[in-house]
Amino acid sequence: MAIPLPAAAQLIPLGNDLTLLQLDSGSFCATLSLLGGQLLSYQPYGQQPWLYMSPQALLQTGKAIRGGIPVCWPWFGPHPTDSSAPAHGVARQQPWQLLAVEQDSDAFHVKLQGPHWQGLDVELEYTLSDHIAMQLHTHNHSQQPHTVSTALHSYLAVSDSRRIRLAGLEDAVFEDKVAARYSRMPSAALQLNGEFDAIVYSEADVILSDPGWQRKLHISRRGSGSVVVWNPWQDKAARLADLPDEGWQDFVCIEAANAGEDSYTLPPGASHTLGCQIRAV
Ligand SMILES: O=P(O)(O)OC[C@H]1O[C@H](O)[C@H](O)[C@@H](O)[C@@H]1O
Repeated sequence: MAIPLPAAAQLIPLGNDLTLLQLDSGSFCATLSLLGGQLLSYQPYGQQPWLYMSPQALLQTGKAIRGGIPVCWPWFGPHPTDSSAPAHGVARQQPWQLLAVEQDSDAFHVKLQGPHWQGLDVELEYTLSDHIAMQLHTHNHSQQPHTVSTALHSYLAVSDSRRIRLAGLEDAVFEDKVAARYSRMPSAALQLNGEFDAIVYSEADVILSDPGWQRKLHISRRGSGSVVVWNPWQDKAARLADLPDEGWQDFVCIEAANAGEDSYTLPPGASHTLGCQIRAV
């Protein structure tokens, strides 16, 4: 059933299960995809985009969209026991249902319901205004406990990934997925100089400083004891068919997560909310 839309919101059907929701408040514009329930773009007028979208991204049911904020749910990374299951879960490749779109002054509130998975339900609430706020609610309707891992896999657009700094995670323990060992983050702000893929165990806020665009984005989380930081760098980017060879220079992923040892077990009837806010400071 069609839901009422504010005048500044528009649904754009692209066929084959693909529908985009375009929002334009007059001070920012944003696009959501019902495939994946995923924010594809967000850009305050007069600013560089906040989110990176690969020009080679595939928009196809059953595939993940390389860019924006894919939702990894109900597992992050490879499935713990089933190697034939898709990486990062089922939510980012399946259609979501739009439940509500509301506008009050300069803010849009969007609610979506994701695919059901073995007794687990997922809903995502966005508030888009001068910042991005997301709440991912997972509920266990089944009679068994379920272990869940998730991430809001933000591809944050940057002027040059070699020049940015990430502050806030100093000295935190992290799982280094490139070296396959545990390690500690540097004592100073992190500057990337090669492939980086880490589950960092911390609840601290992260500040991404981009000197090229003279921008600082502040990422805060709720219900999240881990943050994933990822950049594939040159060699891995060349192996990703849906990313241009030089695309790694244009983003860093800073993902509000419940990943690795920060996965959680939901008893029957229980719920969990993972929240993330991204704002310019
Ligand atoms: O290529 P994808 O399945 O979208 O995953 C992209 C990346 O996501 C996360 O950041 C993981 O930590 C990485 O190991 C993975 O390479």
